[in-house]
Amino acid sequence: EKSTSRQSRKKVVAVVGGGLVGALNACFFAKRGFDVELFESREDIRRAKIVKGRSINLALSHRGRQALKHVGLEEKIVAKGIPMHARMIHSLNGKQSPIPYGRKGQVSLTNFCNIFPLTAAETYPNTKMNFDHKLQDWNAETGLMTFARLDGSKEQVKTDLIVGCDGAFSAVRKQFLRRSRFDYSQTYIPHGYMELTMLPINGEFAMKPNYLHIWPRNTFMMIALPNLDKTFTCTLFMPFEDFEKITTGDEVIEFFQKYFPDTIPLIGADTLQRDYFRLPAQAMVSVKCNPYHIGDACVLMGDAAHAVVPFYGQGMNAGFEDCIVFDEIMDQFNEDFSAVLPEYTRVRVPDDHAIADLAMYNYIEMRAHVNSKWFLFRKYVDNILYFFMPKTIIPLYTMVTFTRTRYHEAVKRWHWQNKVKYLEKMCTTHECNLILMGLFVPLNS
Ligand SMILES: Cc1cc2nc3c(=O)[nH]c(=O)nc-3n(C[C@H](O)[C@H](O)[C@H](O)COP(=O)(O)OP(=O)(O)OC[C@H]3O[C@@H](n4cnc5c(N)ncnc54)[C@H](O)[C@@H]3O)c2cc1C
Ligand SMILES: Cc1cnn(-c2ccc(OCc3ccccc3)c(C(=O)O)c2)c1-c1ccc(Cl)c(F)c1
Repeated sequence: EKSTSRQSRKKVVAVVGGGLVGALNACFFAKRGFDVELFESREDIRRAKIVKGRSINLALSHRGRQALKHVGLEEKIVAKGIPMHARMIHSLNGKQSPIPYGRKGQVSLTNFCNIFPLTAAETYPNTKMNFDHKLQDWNAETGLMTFARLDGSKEQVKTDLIVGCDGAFSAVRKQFLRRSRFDYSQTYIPHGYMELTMLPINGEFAMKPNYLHIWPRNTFMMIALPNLDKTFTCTLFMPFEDFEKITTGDEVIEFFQKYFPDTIPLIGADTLQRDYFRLPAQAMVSVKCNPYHIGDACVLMGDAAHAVVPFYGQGMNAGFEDCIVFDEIMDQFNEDFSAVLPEYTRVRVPDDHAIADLAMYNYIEMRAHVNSKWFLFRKYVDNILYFFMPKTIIPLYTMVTFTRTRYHEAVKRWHWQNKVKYLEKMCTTHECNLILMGLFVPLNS
């Protein structure tokens, strides 16, 4: 007879937050045969009239691709993305210098252009998408969630597991903050970011498309990623106090003339002045917390668990990797949430804290030291050492971006390599530098 006991009926998983990580998680749980209820506060952005938020512009790399591959999305998404095989470093004098990410065609970042995971989640018969459902509160003892609707009504839902994927300002995480022994820290950095669009010129990309374009100017940095519609999305990173100093169109042009002169003809002075004042600069916050779970009832993933500053291009990749790590632990512990959740915290917290630290380290290093010359020098040295000692000196950026080396292991190895590479710092003699550059083999070696 039909058993209604909790053990045998299909378990219901609530995924709160229909962003990138929530949508991908819905696929992971649905693929396992759970009934998935996805709750998203916004309306369905795929049906929204305005295009805003429809196409995003993020660098997808190995970790994220492996997660997408697990639910059969990798090929579709990579086909719709644009591969970036190298950085293109823009110097103040307008010179562009490419530095490959690895051997030709071997590794690349992909510009992730579409919100596929939502559509993919919908294709599973055992998923239900609930848009216009904003989580207001939930009870950690009973698991009962209260959602607010735009028409002011409320809806209460109870499921077997709550997966909090509701981003950096997570409502799910609010309940964690009220509990004992929950560690939480958030740090806003003094920089803000602003997105500017670089339109095609005569129907063609304004710059070479298969590159991550970077203008490193110490405190000021800009990047540009290509889009399928032949535009580039430029992201300007600058301290809020510098954004605030620029209040007129002329001051915008004056600023770009001084720091990013080659972009004025590419973006266009009018577009630049209009786009600059369209939206205010946005803040960037770094959030770390521990544990990621409560009992067998709730687990946090993605930015809800670990928002990172975007100076490593890893936020989404780390969130996507959360999904695979959780899934692997579900296999190890036979989907027993009371064992899976604590193990997920034990395994994943060190890694997500490590990438949060690495991203913050990159930010501090880039704003302090990195102009075009320094960027080029550092990456040449990395690539040459890697070429001559591929098993010994793997650039940190390569480990983080192009492998699934656990983030905290990458940091440990990087510290070890720095001991080996301390020559780079101590080196003063010409000969010593040549050894480093692999151009000179000491006679007594
Ligand atoms: C400038 C910038 C550049 C970046 N570049 C990169 C990059 O190149 N590569 C990369 O990997 N990452 C990058 N990131 C990071 C990446 O954008 C995030 O890590 C990623 O979007 C996090 O996804 P998420 O699904 O966890 O959270 P979000 O994308 O924030 O999604 C959260 C979802 O939950 C919904 N929600 C929120 N509150 C509630 C509620 N109470 N109830 C119901 N739903 C709710 C929201 O509407 C949203 O849809 C960048 C970030 C920034 C800011
Ligand atoms: C979106 C995305 C994807 N990856 N990266 C990234 C980040 C840092 C990098 O090196 C740091 C470094 C260079 C030189 C010396 C020390 C450190 C490299 C690299 O090695 O190419 C690539 C970004 C990104 C995001 C924001 C800014 Cl501001 C930016 F410039 C790039």
